[in-house]
Amino acid sequence: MVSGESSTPDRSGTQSPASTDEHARADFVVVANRLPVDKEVLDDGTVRWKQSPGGLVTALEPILRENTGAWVGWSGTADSAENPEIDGVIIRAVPLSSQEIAEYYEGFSNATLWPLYHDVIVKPEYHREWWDSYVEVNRRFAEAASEAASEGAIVWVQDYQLQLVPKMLRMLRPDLRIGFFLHIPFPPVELFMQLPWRREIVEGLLGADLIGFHLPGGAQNFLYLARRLAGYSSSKGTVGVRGKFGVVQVGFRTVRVGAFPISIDSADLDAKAKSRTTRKRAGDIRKELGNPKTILLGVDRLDYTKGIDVRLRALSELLAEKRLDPDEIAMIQLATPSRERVDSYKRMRAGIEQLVGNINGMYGTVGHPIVQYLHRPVPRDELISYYYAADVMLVTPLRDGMNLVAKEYVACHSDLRGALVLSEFTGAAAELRSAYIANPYDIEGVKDAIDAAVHHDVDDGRRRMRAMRRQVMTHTVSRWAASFLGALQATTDVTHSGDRGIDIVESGEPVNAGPDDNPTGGDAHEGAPTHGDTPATDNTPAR
Ligand SMILES: O=P(O)(O)OC[C@H]1O[C@H](O[C@H]2O[C@H](CO)[C@@H](O)[C@H](O)[C@H]2O)[C@H](O)[C@@H](O)[C@@H]1O
Ligand SMILES: Cc1cn([C@@H]2O[C@H](COP(=O)(O)OP(=O)(O)O)[C@@H](O)[C@H]2O)c(=O)[nH]c1=O
Repeated sequence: MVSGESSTPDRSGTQSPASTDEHARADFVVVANRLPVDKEVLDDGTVRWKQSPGGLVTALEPILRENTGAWVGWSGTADSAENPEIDGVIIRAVPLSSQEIAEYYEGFSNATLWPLYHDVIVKPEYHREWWDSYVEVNRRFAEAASEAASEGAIVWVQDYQLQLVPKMLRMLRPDLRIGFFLHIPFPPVELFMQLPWRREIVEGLLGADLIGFHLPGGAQNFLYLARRLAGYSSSKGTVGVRGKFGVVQVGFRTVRVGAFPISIDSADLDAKAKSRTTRKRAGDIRKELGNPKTILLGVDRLDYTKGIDVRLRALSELLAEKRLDPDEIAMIQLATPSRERVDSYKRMRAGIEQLVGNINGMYGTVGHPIVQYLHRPVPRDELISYYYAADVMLVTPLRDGMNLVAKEYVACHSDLRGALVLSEFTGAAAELRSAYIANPYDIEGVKDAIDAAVHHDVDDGRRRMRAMRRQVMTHTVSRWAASFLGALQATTDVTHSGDRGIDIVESGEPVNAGPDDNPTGGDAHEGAPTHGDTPATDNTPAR
């Protein structure tokens, strides 16, 4: 391990209003739109910072602490420049003004790139002032990363909000080893070509040494675009999962391009779902719902990509056709508020709430609505109880980079009970082949999948859950981080002859898939047909 240059951090807890040394430098720097901490103001006015519960933070936290790590990101509120010290991690906040939030975050990131990269489910908007703001904010993130990184450090840039950072950072600091990971789908070539600033985005990403996507198809689309838009020579062979990388030759630099499907902290969820508290709460949830025979569950950010309307329409038709009995089922839809000032999100919310109202009006009774709809974030422990209580999990996105919810549901079912209905247009569908897979654009297909999941044979259900658990329990988020960072450390380039290297900590041991596991037959990425991002070939751009 290489030691950093910062002062010894306080590892006693996760809260501290103290700021870290603004000159501290780190050997491992994560750059993401969001900081890994949430600010909490207590009743007495005291400020506390808590680690956010997300999988990325969980995966990277041991590596950050082991190597003197820093995290560069935005606090989520306007004009906030506080740099709290969190459990040994240097925090570097990038303040955003209200105008930048409107133009860089809500505008270019979430009303241009997000719909463009998600199959143009809603029409992307192209505004030059949004682009200008995106360039300016990316520059500030690159400068903050440059200031946080020690000589030869490893810097890992995350996601679509920061695609220009790798090139900007390389120009500031050629000594760094830079990785980039895209958490959302990389679009088919024809759609990407709509973007007025398409070449700048491709060039921006090519500042990295390693570019990671969830699926091989996304990597291959990118390799094609690097050739076609930027004129670099790039490999044409098939990209594999966690290996068999593509390459782009950028002058003297070789940029690697690969697929690294993200996962979850499977062991933690598995353990929590087995706890007495979870099981008791799950029992209470069933009672509160009037002890229905089947609980169906949806868990999503309220986003038009998630296909919440798809599952509600399917449910409504199944009830109308009497394929589902309203006296036997209850559905819970948890919908966290998300990007609420973006117009397309406002419209979608109204549509979904109307569908919920229609179903309850038609098929519910007083005191027993069919759909219980919560429009607020649900704490992690409560969420795990919902997962454990649910007999059928509904995951029906029109397009989704991965969908961690699907994996979390599987991790919570060591009892091998439960069934997963899964859209084929999620990254998760490439791994969880034993789910009830459906095309969300085919309403009859979705209805059949829900019907089959609700009425599944117990032995077949156990076989499916066991296979999915074998995949989820062995492919953890720490393994994801370790495979990406291992590949990044292995990149060879003359500019990196003197760099530091970091210790990659893969936390947690794989746990058993279920009470009656056998050692073969898990669902897997390798060898399975990939869905989601569609591969492009040189002459045949994807779709
Ligand atoms: O930061 P927000 O605007 O509130 O949005 C939340 C995050 O949403 C996106 O998640 C994606 O990443 C997941 C993990 O790789 C993946 O499973 C999912 O399919 C994606 O949609 C987004 O990519 C993040 O940057 C946002 O922070
Ligand atoms: C609704 C809800 C969700 N969570 C947690 O959020 C993430 C969602 O990840 P996913 O990949 O499925 O999708 P996006 O990143 O949102 O696009 C997952 O870890 C959920 O457990 C939560 O904690 N609380 C909630 O209410």
